[in-house]
This record gives sequence, structure tokens and C-alpha cells, in this order.
Amino acid sequence: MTSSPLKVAVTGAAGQIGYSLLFRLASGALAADRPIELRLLEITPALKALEGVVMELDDCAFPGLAGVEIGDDAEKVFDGVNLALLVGARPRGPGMERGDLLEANGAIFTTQGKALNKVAADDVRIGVTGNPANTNALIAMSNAPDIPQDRFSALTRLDHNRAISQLAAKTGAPVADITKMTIWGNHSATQYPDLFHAEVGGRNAAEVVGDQAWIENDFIPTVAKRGAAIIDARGSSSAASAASATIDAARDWLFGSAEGDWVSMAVRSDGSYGVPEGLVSSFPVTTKGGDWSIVQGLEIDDFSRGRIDASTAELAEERDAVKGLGLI
Ligand SMILES: NC(=O)C1=CN([C@@H]2O[C@H](COP(=O)(O)OP(=O)(O)OC[C@H]3O[C@@H](n4cnc5c(N)ncnc54)[C@H](O)[C@@H]3O)[C@@H](O)[C@H]2O)C=CC1
Ligand SMILES: O=C([O-])CC(=O)C(=O)O
Repeated sequence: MTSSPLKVAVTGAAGQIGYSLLFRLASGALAADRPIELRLLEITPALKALEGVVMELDDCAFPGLAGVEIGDDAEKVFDGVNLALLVGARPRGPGMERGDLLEANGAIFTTQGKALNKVAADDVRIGVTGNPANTNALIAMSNAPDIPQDRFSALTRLDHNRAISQLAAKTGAPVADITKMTIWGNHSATQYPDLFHAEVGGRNAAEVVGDQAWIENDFIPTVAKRGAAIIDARGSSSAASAASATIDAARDWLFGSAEGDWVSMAVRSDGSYGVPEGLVSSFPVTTKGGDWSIVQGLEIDDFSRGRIDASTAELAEERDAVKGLGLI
């Protein structure tokens, strides 16, 4: 183990996702070879509950956990952090879409963007899980003018993992045989999980499935509406799977995606694949040494074009709405 700890901030640390995420981070799921220092941000009324979670972290005696600090002041908690996982935000309830949270949650990300801009480490990477994740990332980025914009991303890795799992179940292939999955667009019901570039054991996934009706009427809606299905079943939104995906995304970002494969991340568009520049939209990306690059040169047919355009149109609407609210 190298001696300098990776300083990782987690917001909303006393929440549902936090309760799974912190223990995975502390046990080495993010960086097995490097100790980790946790910086946990909560709102003041949740600090007592967070103290209880810290007692439990202590009781695990994790050898790789170098320290834990908690607080309700973003500038103190984010001081010198190398990675900020912005989870804290109100989750949706039954019957809501994630976009309904724009106003309630948007304000959180202006304050946190400004605080990161002031005090985060020069190498900071910022992953946004709190919904609506893409537009919250856009808000944080817009309020942190000194941090390079490619340091911000929003979580679509949960959708990516859901898509892999659904495809594995359909084809009978192990999840490890599924590669090159892509989620395009928004982390919302308009997202487009793409089977036309994915592979099952090296063969084109859409061809292996050979059933366009299943792709359109089962696969895409099941993945896109999985969050709502979990809310219906559990009475609250997905937490352990969201924590797991948050770690998958951060680990690959910091330490690199697998050779010959790619992952889905929502990042600032440079105009690739006709996605309007400046929107935080999900793309297929490869990652290396803390940097990502959008996979280029994929052929997009009319079906995929329509789906990508619909989701990015929603992102443009969300951007215009937060502009109207003065958040960007
Ligand atoms: N991108 C994705 O794939 C997913 C995103 N989510 C989103 O993650 C967010 C958190 O979900 P849960 O943990 O289930 O919610 P939760 O309600 O259990 O926890 C949220 C926590 O955030 C805290 N919080 C609120 N404002 C804060 C602020 N300004 N600073 C710091 N902490 C603050 C609350 O006190 C609470 O403890 C929600 O917005 C949810 O919709 C959930 C699942 C998947
Ligand atoms: O659906 C929700 O509101 C929570 C979430 O983002 C997900 O599970 O994908």
C-alpha cells in the first residue's frame, strides 16, 4: 500500500446509498492498494445519524481506512479531496420522474460546485449520483469555473450494469462475457441502452438476440424504468446497487477501464455523435489514468439516432430549466 491516503468526499453520507457506499469504500472496493480517508458531508439535522454510521465504520476495523471526518460545511469537508462523490439529494418517490427533482436538488449542486472550486485538490474528480444526475453535474460544473470540465461526470453506470444483467439473462451468457454496452443520453426514462454495439462473447449482441421486438418492447423499457420498478417494489429507491455502480464508475475512472471494453459515463459533450456540445450526456467511454475519452467512429443507425436525439432533447430542456432558475 502506498502511504498517502486518497481523500474521498461523500455527500448525503447518512442516507440510504451512503449506508452501503461508505462500507464498500472503506473495505477497499475503490482502491485496494491505497488507504482511504473519508470526508463525509451532511445537512446539520443528519449529523447525529452520521455519527452513528461512523461508529459502525470504526467497529469494522478496516485496515485501509486512514481516517473519517464529518461535517455540514462543504468548504471544510471538501478541503483537499481527490474524489468527490456527490450523492446527497432528495430521492424521488412513487409516481415522480427524476426531472421533478430539478428545483429541489439543483440548489445543492451550486453550493457544492462553488465549494469544490475553492478547496478541492488540483487532481479532483467529481462523480454525481444525486438526481437528476446529468443536470446536477452540469450545475456543479458551471459553478466551478476553475476545475476542468472533464473532471465532472454523472452516474449512468447503474443503467449500464442493469443493461448487462438483462442481456445476460436473455442470452444465458455470463455477465463477464458481455462487453461494449452503452447507455446514451440522460439517466432518465428516455435513456437509450444500445445493443447494436454491445457484444456477447465477442459477437454482436443485437444479432445474438435476433429479436428487435424484444429489444424495443422489453429490454429498453426494462432498463430505462428499472429505477421506478425498484421504488414500486421496495418503497424507496435503489441504494445498494446505486452504491455499487458509484464505486464501479469511480474505480474505472481513476484506475482505467478494461482493455478491449468500454463503460458508460455521462460527461460533457464535445459534440460527438451529434449530441449538442456542453450537455452532460452519457456516452461510451474508455478511461485511463483518471481521464476519459469518448469512443469514436461507431455507426449510428436511424433507430439509435432517434433514441439518442430524444434523450438529448430532454437534457437540453433540463438545461434550459436550470438556466431559468439561475442555477447555471
Ligand atoms: N444516478 C443513479 O443511478 C442513482 C441516483 N440516485 C439518487 O441518489 C440520491 C440519494 O439517494 P438516497 O441515498 O437513496 O437518498 P436518502 O434520502 O436516503 O439520502 C440522501 C441524503 O442526502 C442528504 N442531503 C440532503 N441535502 C444535502 C446537502 N445539501 N449536503 C449533503 N447532504 C445532503 C440527506 O440528509 C440524506 O441523508 C437521490 O437523489 C437519488 O434519486 C439513487 C439511485 C441511483
Ligand atoms: O429511480 C430513481 O429515482 C433512483 C435511480 O436513479 C435509479 O434507481 O436509477
